[in-house]
Amino acid sequence: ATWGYGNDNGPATWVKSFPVAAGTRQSPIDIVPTAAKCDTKLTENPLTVNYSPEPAMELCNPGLSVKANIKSKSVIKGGPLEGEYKLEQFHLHWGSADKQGSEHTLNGKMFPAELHLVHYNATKYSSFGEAVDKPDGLAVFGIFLKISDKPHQGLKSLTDVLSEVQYKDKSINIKQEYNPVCLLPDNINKYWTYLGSLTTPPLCESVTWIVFEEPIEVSEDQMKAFRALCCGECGSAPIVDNYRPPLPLGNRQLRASFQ
Ligand SMILES: NS(=O)(=O)c1ccco1
Ligand SMILES: [Zn+2]
Repeated sequence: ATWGYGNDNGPATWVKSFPVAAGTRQSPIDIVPTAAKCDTKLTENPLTVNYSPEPAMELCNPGLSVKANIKSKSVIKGGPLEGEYKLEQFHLHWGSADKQGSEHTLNGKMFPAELHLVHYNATKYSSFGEAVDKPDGLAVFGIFLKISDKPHQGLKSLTDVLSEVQYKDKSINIKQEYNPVCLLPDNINKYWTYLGSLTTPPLCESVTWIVFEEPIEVSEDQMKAFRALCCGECGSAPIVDNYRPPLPLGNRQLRASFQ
């Protein structure tokens, strides 16, 4: 039985096949800004993003989300990171309604969706596959999505073609050069960071999470486009509520790059 987000294979069942689900550095978490420690070391060493245009970005439907695979040299460094981390892929988690969908929550509040840009430590490891289960292997940007009356232009190149990857294992190439930097919020200097995990199986405790305070704004129509994606072939259930609820912070320190 493969894992998913239903009653019989959802987050509460994952521990059976992936015991690390009960670990001490699991993700997501509820972000409580007043409990975060402002760390000047984060501001003294600003987070730096050097993303490049992707000539023909591959967009696919793996069945439980929508994912873009990156081939170009797009790297980040600084902030909480030691060394250079290379962008591997990005994907999203979203709800069946605007009241839910994000994985991280902010003072208990869920956003309609959350975008994850997944990077691996290219200074220490030679591939994502090698880095995925190392404690300093991955760095993931978490970006909240909120609803506005205007569509997000950067996401529009993707939401306009989601119908072409409606079914599982479909993939297309986004022709025109796409630079993922268009997906980042304006202010990337305000974020929270903590040591966590992948939020889907295998749930490896290998992620330095960087969750930005500033959401990006998407339209209701763009949310509807995500909700029209299917888990399988024609007639299968829509991909919705593909989020893991928050896990305890435990003894971890949540740090903030800002006051
Ligand atoms: N959702 S996430 O970014 O933690 C992830 C990446 C790969 C598997 O799970
Ligand atoms: Zn994710």
